[in-house]
Amino acid sequence: MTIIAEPTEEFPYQIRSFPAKSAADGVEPASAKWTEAVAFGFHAGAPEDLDIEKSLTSEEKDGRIHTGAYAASALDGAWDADYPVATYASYRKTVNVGAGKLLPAHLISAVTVRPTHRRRGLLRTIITADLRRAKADGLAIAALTASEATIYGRFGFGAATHAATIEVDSSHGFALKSAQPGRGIVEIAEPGVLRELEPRIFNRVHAGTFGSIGRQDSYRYRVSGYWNYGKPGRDRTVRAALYYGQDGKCEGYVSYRVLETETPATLKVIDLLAADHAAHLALWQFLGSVDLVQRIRREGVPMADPLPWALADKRRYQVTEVEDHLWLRILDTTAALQARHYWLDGTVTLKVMDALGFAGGVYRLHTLDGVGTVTELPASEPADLELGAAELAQLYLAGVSAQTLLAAGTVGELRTGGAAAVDAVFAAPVPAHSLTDF
Ligand SMILES: CC(=O)SCCNC(=O)CCNC(=O)[C@H](O)C(C)(C)COP(=O)(O)OP(=O)(O)OC[C@H]1O[C@@H](n2cnc3c(N)ncnc32)[C@H](O)[C@@H]1OP(=O)(O)O
Repeated sequence: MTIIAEPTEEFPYQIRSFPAKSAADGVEPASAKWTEAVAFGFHAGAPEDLDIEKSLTSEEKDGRIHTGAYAASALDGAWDADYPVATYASYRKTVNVGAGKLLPAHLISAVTVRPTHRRRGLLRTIITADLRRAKADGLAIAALTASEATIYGRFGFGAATHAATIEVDSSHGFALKSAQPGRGIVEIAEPGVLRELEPRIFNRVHAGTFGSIGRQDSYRYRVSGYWNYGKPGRDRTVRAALYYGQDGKCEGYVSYRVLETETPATLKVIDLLAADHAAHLALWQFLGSVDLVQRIRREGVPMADPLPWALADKRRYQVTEVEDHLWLRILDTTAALQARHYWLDGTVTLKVMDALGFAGGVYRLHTLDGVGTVTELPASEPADLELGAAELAQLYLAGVSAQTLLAAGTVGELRTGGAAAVDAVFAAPVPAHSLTDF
């Protein structure tokens, strides 16, 4: 256990961190209470012991560190002082920064503060200490997915990728433009096979998807319906279909459930992973042939989804929502910029301001043949663009252009044409996309 902060008169909490650990002889009480506090914070039902055990087993595999803030005492009859009033988790995965380059990232999750202890600086204290630790460990970037878009900008996080929710009208089935003979076949499987397949196929997709961030161990249970937070038993409504390539190897899958209670009857995609374009189209061709459903809904769809262009009737495809997805925080500007792949050659100088002191400075980035070289310059050196840490994170994976941020008034040109020069270096052929909720 690590003590992060001791209580003071103004801030009467002890903050401590401990590794997520499943206990052989039942659930360890501190972890059980921590998990209950998280469920409370996200309005989930009170978890059963089996649920807590399963989450801890998965979280231990991810090497998660759990942090809690604890009040010195509790009122008689209220939750006792071993229940944290704030929770926070972090662990490490990689983010795909282009051309298959995987950069280690510090992932943050399970951030809650009890309503009775809110707005007293608990989140600020915990997150700033954690980011400092991540930076000291040599991590160049931190990441999270946010419940609200108003929380994390002040800590230098910016929305780096976006994703869509789509609905496809599947009444009487739908067809793709090309039948794609010889593309491989799709067949139904017992969803439990995804517990092994998900990590294997995800690793391939992760390596090939700009903006993808590593998935936590629990995914393979969630997508197969074998366990989900708050649902420790098997969800028998989950169905699965596998795509087999021409060599007979499984190269993609879709897991889904049919919501017959919705009007019209809707097939909801839980997860769809395809190692290549053929697998993606074949799985959609399969979904288009499922009878007794009139609509297919999928969340977390890439902004440059090829599906509408593949459909025989493009108007069957509707984007019903677009939301920010992956939020990034640059901890080490030189390391993060040098790790990223660049599709264009050029030179640009950024003046970064960072209230937390991690990413600030003047950086000249020179890109050649995909590789970025960064030189940190004295603060007096001229730059093309002046921007904050959050805006640097928004630009990092080309999730938005510098010219758009200039128009939004959130970055400043230090020379005319500076924003266009930044875009000419950062632009990517397809929008970055993350396939992971955490
Ligand atoms: C990665 C994830 O896990 S995302 C999930 C985030 N968690 C949730 O949404 C669960 C419900 N919400 C909560 O538990 C809490 O309200 C939290 C965790 C969002 C904030 O906790 P608090 O301890 O109240 O935050 P803290 O007091 O440290 O506030 C820090 C700053 O953020 C601001 N802030 C905090 N929450 C919000 C919010 N929801 N919207 C806008 N601003 C916010 C505060 O006003 C404060 O601003 P300041 O420093 O400029 O004065």
